Amino acid sequence: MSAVVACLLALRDQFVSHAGEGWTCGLPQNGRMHTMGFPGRENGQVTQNSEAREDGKQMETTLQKASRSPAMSEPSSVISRPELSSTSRHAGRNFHEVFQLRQGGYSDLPSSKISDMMKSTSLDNAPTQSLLSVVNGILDEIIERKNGEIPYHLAFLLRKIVLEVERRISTQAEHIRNQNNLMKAREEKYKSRIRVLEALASGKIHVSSNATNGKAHVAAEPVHQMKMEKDKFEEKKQLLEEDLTKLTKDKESVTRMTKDKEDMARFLNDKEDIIRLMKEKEEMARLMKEKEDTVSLKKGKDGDRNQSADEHIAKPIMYKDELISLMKEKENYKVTIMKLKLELEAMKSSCEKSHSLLETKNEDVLNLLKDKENSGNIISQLRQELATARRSHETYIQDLKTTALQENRDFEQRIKEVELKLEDSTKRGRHLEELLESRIKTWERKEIMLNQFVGVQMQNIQDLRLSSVSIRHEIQNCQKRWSEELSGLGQSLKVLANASEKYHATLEENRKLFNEVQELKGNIRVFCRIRPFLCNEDHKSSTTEITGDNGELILANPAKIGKEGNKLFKFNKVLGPTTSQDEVFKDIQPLVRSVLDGYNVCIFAYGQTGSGKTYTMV
Ligand SMILES: Nc1ncnc2c1ncn2[C@@H]1O[C@H](COP(=O)(O)OP(=O)(O)OP(=O)(O)O)[C@@H](O)[C@H]1O
Repeated sequence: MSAVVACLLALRDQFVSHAGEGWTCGLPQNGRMHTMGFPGRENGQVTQNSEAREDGKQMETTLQKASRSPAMSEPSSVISRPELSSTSRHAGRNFHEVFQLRQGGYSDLPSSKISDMMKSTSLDNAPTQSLLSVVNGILDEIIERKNGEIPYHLAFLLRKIVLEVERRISTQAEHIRNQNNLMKAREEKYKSRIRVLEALASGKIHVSSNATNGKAHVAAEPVHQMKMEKDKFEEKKQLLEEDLTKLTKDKESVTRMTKDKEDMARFLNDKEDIIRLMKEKEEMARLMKEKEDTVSLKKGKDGDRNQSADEHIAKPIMYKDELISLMKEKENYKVTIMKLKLELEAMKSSCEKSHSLLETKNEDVLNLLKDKENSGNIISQLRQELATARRSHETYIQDLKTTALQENRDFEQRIKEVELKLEDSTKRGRHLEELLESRIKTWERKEIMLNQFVGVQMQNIQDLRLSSVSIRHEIQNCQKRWSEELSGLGQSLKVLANASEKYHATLEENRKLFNEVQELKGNIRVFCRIRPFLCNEDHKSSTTEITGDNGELILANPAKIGKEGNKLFKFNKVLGPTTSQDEVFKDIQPLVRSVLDGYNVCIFAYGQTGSGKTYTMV
């Protein structure tokens, strides 16, 4: 197709350059005039050349636009699309007439018809078939003629039509491509919807997924909300369970501490027992000391007493040993008591701390237990809500499943329809591509022919240039002659003007005289017309009329005698039964002329019914 455009551009350039060189066309080839001229050449006006140049320029801009456009789809018409649509109906009715070739060849067409065909509205609204038939017709003519002669305006028309057809083909191809893309996008959309619906039906929908348009998204929203609520509830439940485990742990620690407390109390009891024992021991030690003192006093007083007394002495020694050991034990006990006291104090302080901690823990435990009760209530409520929500969710899912199935079926059906349409459109596309290829081939053939035609035309142009020079000389001679003749004509025109003035004066005078004659004939004239007997009338039953000259009429009545039998009447004129309508009009004609001269005239008929008034007037 681009090759055709390039060829047409070259053709245009050649034509325009020739037009710029003062190529007046319409000049004879081989010494004879043919229709190579611009459309207005027939009128003999040289200004048509500028029109042709403008047309050429317009064509140039249109061609440049068409060739620059990548899709070649810009409208070649100067008229905008809305204007076209408004005029398209009217134009649609006329384009058949415009592009119809009634008789003869395209080269024989008048320039007005060609300009009609070249109008952008006609081209835009003409069916492609008609345009192609015109192109074929022109090319056939070129082939038939063999010498390649073709009028220049036909070449222009051919170029315009070729451009229009090319534009249409490119726009159609673009349209088909767009339709294909649209179909694919729709298919993708439907597929994604089906996927969403399937996911919905199986309950595996991910709200964050990208298939979020249309009904699927709307259906996924309540499910998502319910899921969120469920998650929240589970989180709460988990927190409560954690609190519960914490509480149990605290409880265990509290029980452990109470055990420790009990142990501590037991230990304190033991300690008190030990203290009590220590006191008893001290008492015992004191008693032993007193006893020793009393024994030492008795020793001094009774020196010589008997050996039995030695035995008594040996006994306190034994006690002394025991006492020493007891003292040692006592000291040990003292140390341990001190240690125990310290431990006891530490234990007391820790016990107090643990006691206060225990109290706070107890309070916490109580609070936690209350919370637990509350949360238990909340959990039961939430469980109920969850159960109801689950039920509603199940019903909703059921509904969704049914709708999804329905939608699935619908979508499958639609997909089938779309697939069918797609197949159809691809078939159409293939068909159009084939058509396009075949057309490209034909256009290539036509391009070759056009090239040949251009060669021939170039030759013609050379001839035309030569002949144009001779014609120019002829025109100059003619102009000289015409100026001489015009000066002669001016003089004769002056004479004629004088004569016409005289003629008008005479005419006026004549008119006046004529009307005077009419007045002289009589301002009031009475004519009598006697109509002939009609077929159904009895000739004998009527009176006899005798017309005299000078407008006299005598009526004879045989039934009466004397003067009564013959009565004389006088009129301006009497028209007998044989008088024709033309004769009657000859008498009226001068009055008609007076009316045209501006005089008032009245003509009326009088007589009895059926006497012939209407007949005469009409
Ligand atoms: N000069 C004539 N030659 C032949 N036929 C005539 C002539 N005059 C009248 N007639 C015929 O006589 C008949 C009556 O004529 P017409 O209708 O003109 O009469 P009229 O006076 O206009 O009647 P009315 O007063 O009823 O309108 C028509 O059929 C017409 O053709």
